[in-house]
Amino acid sequence: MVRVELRGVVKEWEDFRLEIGELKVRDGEFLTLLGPSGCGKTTTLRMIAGFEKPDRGEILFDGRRVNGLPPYERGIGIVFQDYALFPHMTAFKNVAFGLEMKKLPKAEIERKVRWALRLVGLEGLENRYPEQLSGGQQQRVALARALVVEPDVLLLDEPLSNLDAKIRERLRGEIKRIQRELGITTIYVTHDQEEAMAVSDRIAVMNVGRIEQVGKPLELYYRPKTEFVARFLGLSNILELEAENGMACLGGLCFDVGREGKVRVFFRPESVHIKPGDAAEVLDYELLPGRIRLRLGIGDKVILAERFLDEIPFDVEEMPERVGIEVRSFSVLG
Ligand SMILES: Nc1ncnc2c1ncn2[C@@H]1O[C@H](COP(=O)(O)OP(=O)(O)OP(=O)(O)O)[C@@H](O)[C@H]1O
Repeated sequence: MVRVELRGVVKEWEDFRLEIGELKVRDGEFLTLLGPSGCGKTTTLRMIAGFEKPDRGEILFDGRRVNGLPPYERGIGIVFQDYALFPHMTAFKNVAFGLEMKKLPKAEIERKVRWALRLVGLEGLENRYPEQLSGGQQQRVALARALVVEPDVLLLDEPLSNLDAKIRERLRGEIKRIQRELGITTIYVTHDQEEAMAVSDRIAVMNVGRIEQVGKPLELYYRPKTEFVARFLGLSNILELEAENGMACLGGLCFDVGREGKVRVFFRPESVHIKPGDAAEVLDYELLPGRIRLRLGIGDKVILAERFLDEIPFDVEEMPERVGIEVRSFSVLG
């Protein structure tokens, strides 16, 4: 079932045009809008939330057009990058606020707030004020506040960007756990590809006001359709080759591309396996924790290979000048 849908949505400012032909977020799905700064992720999320109106097109929740509905009538919970907590209220009060506005009975508020605080791992800290909490804890309060009203859709706009690396990793794991536990449809905005890969069921990669590709993390990572998606998700080898009889070759390295003429063959450095041989020249290499990244010359091109140290058939100290290579998976860019 499709929970949230964008159809032919256009939003324009003088110097920016956002256009989303189609985006469907399924019930219970964790979908991430991923892209560089200024590509339109936040604007897309704000239109879904109802803070911003599209100039054209439709936004549907459960098949119902919501263009005219204000945020509080859309059944959403939202978490922002800067937490946006009320500084003069305790954690408990911050979480209770929405329920108090709805005038729920006190006992029910108490029960729900305790449930939400437990869910985000903040039991025992309910009487602290925001300034007495760490950034990570404040963001947990914001998450509890978004979830306490039991929204149908959870929206998160760069929720981890203000936190340092360790906390960021821990909290992203918890956001994923909570999302699974509740089965809540979630739309998450980030510019961090690793974060997107770690939490998402599907990712929509955005580039200057458009969605380039939507897919599962590994599908995007190993089979990107465009150079932009390939490069945004990680280190890439992209070779412009001329195919003949369905094969595109470089030195002794051949790819079965199944077409003729100019092609762009893509593969990740970790798809390049190293073996004894002389197909490629070792130009240089770099050691990473437990791994090695090699720059290899083949024909008139340079490619990157990355392997765990125990996967290469020789001692790093005695790296040969030439090695054999095998590319185990590749795709052809459109
Ligand atoms: N209210 C506005 N008025 C005019 N231009 C705007 C407005 N809001 C956003 N923009 C422009 O729209 C573009 C997309 O902004 P948006 O915040 O959606 O991008 P983003 O991908 O979320 O980037 P970031 O990661 O930096 O937040 C930017 O060029 C921005 O300047």
